[in-house]
Amino acid sequence: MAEASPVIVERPGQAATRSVVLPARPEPIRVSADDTAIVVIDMQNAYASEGGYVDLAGFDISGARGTIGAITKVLETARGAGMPVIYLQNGWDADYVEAGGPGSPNWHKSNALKTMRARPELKGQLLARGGWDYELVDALAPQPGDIRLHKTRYSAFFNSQLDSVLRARGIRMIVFVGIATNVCVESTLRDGFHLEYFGIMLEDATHHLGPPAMQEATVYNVEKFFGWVATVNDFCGAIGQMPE
Ligand SMILES: C/C(=C/NC(N)=O)C(=O)O
Repeated sequence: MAEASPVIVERPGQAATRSVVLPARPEPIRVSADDTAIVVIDMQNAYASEGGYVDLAGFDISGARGTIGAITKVLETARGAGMPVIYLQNGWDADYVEAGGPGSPNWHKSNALKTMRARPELKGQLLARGGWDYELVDALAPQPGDIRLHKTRYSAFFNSQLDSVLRARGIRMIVFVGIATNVCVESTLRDGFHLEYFGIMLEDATHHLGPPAMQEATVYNVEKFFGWVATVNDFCGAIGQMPE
């Protein structure tokens, strides 16, 4: 089969000066360091550490360690190319006002809120701003110049500053890493698509919640309907060649 030609984003009145072609599926895509950001979804103790919320809620987090290592590589490469790094942190105020009460579907569906209702000794500990569970994992501590944003629902675009932070910097393309592939990563990438952002998911720098089929389903959805899928090695190989 003939090799697919790369997707090139139209930039009215602007040339993509510093750019490289990223091998991706379903086809390669040209990535410019001038209008691409890395969005790190919810790499908090809640999602990636033993004793954090998803571990306590009974999900398998054994893959999270590998995800942390993969993201470390991605961020080093991205910072070296001058791409903005934006961290999202999921959760609510210490009184859980932002979580919504029984009138909110979030109150009924959030496994963090459900776990705390089932185990009252955990009340106030899960995903509460100011607590250990909410904090980013130590290995991914933000560097000077990185941006941290708070979010209260699965999609990082909902009721957050993400869209304005990206638009203010002229960002058109987003590279997604983080946890969970099938919940907050996919929700955000889908919302980004509807807001006209080009979304690329680095499949081996994400980790799913639930059975392995969940990871496969999101990879399929992204590749087929909402964006592009690449690997950490391909990202680091291509972006590492970014012209100065
Ligand atoms: C289930 C869940 C997923 N969060 C995420 N970061 O993907 C949650 O926050 O309860």
